[in-house]
Order: sequence, then C-alpha cells, then structure tokens
Amino acid sequence: MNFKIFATIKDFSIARELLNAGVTAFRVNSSHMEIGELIEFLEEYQFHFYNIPLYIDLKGSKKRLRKDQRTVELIPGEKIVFATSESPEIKTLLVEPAVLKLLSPNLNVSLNDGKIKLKILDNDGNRAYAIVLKAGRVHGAKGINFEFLSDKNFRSFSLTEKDVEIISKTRDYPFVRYALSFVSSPEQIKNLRAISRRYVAAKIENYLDLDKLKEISSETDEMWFCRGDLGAHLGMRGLAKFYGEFVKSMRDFTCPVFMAGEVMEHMVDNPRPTRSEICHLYDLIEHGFSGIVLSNETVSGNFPIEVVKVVREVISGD
Ligand SMILES: Nc1ncnc2c1ncn2[C@@H]1O[C@H](COP(=O)(O)OP(=O)(O)OP(=O)(O)O)[C@@H](O)[C@H]1O
Ligand SMILES: CC(=O)C(=O)O
Repeated sequence: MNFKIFATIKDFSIARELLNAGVTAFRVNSSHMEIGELIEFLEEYQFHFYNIPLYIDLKGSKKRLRKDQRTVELIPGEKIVFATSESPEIKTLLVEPAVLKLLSPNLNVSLNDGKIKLKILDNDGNRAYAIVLKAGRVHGAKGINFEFLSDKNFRSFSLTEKDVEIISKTRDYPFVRYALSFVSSPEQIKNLRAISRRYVAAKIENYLDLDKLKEISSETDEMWFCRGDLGAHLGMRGLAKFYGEFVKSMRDFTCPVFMAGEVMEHMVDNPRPTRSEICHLYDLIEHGFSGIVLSNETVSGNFPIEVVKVVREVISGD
C-alpha cells in the first residue's frame, strides 16, 4: 500500500519516532516561524533528514491574525475590535490593513478553523467592531475565515512578500517542496513554480468549481483538500456537499490528491480514534486519495506517534 502520511512538526523532538512509525514526509508551517527560525530549522533538517521531503507551507492568500497578537480570551456576547494597532480601552484583534477592509457589517468571521466565531457590526475604516458568538482563546497568527465570502476576494492575493523571501532563501535545499494556501487559479501555481523551480502542492481551502479544480490539478504536482479552512468557510453542510462533489470528480484530477485538516482530530486529546475517523480513512483509500496530511495531531497533539501507528494499521494489509 503506497498511501502516504505527511506530518506537521515545529521542531525535531519526535521527528525520528514519527518516521519510524510510518511518516513519509514532513510539513512545516512558515506562518508560525520567523524566516531566521525557518532557516535554522532547515540547516538542522538537512543534517538528519536530507532524503525526506519537507513541505514548507506558504501563507499565500490565507488571512491570519498578526503574529504579534497577544493571547486573549474571548467571551460570548462581548464586543471587541479588529484593528491595525492595539486599543487600550477594548480587546483588539490585530490584522493587516487588507484584512480590515474585508470586514464589512454582518459578515460572520471565524478564527482557528471555525472554533471561535464573531459577527462584524460596523467598520469605520480604522476599526471593525464585532460581537463574539462562540468563545475561545486566541493566539497570534491564527487563521481567519469569512463564512460564505466569495472566492473573488481571494484572487487578488497570491504570494506575500514573506513567502517570496522564504522561497528565495529555501529553494536550494534539495528536500524542500512548497504547499501554497488558498490556491484559486492555475496561474498562482505556475507563478510559484516559476520562481521556486520546485515540487508544489496546491491547498484547496475555498469553494472552487470543478473546471477550476481540473485546471489546477493539471498545473500542480499535488492537490490537498484542506477541511479545516473549508469547514470554516463553507459551514458544515457546505463542506460536506463540496466534499461529495470533489470525490465524485477524483478521476478527472490529473495529480495525486491528499486529505488534510482534522483527519484524526479526536486523537489530539485521546489515545484512540473514533470509529468514524477510521472508516473515513478507509473510504479515502477507496476514493483514490494518495495520502493524508496530519497537522494538529502531530504538531501539538498528545498522541502523535499513536496517530501514525493507527493510520498505518488501517491502511496496511490490502
Ligand atoms: N512552527 C510552529 N511553531 C509554533 N506553533 C506551531 C507551529 N506550527 C504549528 N503550530 C501550532 O499548531 C497549530 C496547527 O498547525 P497548522 O500548521 O495546521 O496551523 P494552522 O494555523 O491551522 O494553519 P493551516 O490552516 O495553514 O493548516 C497552529 O495553529 C499553531 O498553534
Ligand atoms: C491543513 C489545512 O491547511 C486545513 O485543513 O485548512
């Protein structure tokens, strides 16, 4: 069975054990690292793991809170602001000016793949006022999603300045591959390939029609169906419907396809998966997925090695 298991890591503490358990490639998320830290990481990586592919996840069009956002607890019913600088009198969520512009009244916004929800009340150009609908703790660089906001809002964004600098400083490491967030057109992949000259994965994180997906699949080396962001954008029913359409079209895609995001989410806190997670894993193989991308499960979960062992157990023997 050639089903691949990619694992997200942030350091090397369990990397060797993950490989021994069955991981076939690593992923590192550049949004949570300064460029210097990433380079130090790669220098050490090449020493121990030079023959194992490493995907560097690039922010691309993904929207995030700023990395210097302090940790805050959001309480249901509380009024807060999104702004480009901290306000002393009200809890502030720090965003870039381009994100602030998107926050129009009545828009539902979620943080951390939908775990926290807010509604925008007003935007005066400097501050967007919002009410907390679903509470939680917010950390710097957490992803921001806009429920049902049309795909056209993402087209204008592609590689950020930081992405471009990362590519120029990392593309000569032979094990490096890139995974680009929120891909919405084949041109974005062509552009990434032109400047990196490396193997690239297109992360599908917003609704795209079948023709667009086919075009992207013929341009990229791999496609990842990213359920964390898709669920936050499309809502639960929307995600399920899109997944249904996506798997029906699998044979039209010309590149390998991977499932990413909350694949074994239960095992972040529990030593065993749910029965539905393992049945779904089996279905992924039947549908023709080439593998899975683990994120929270291995980067911050309590049972990273057990997750990989369970996946191996389910996928082996056929
Ligand atoms: N290099 C890192 N340093 C510190 N924390 C990290 C690092 N990588 C991941 N994390 C933590 O683990 C969580 C899950 O990782 P993951 O890469 O899936 O992040 P994400 O922010 O949800 O982005 P994406 O939607 O692109 O997957 C992150 O939200 C972050 O809290
Ligand atoms: C993995 C990822 O980026 C997601 O599920 O959104």
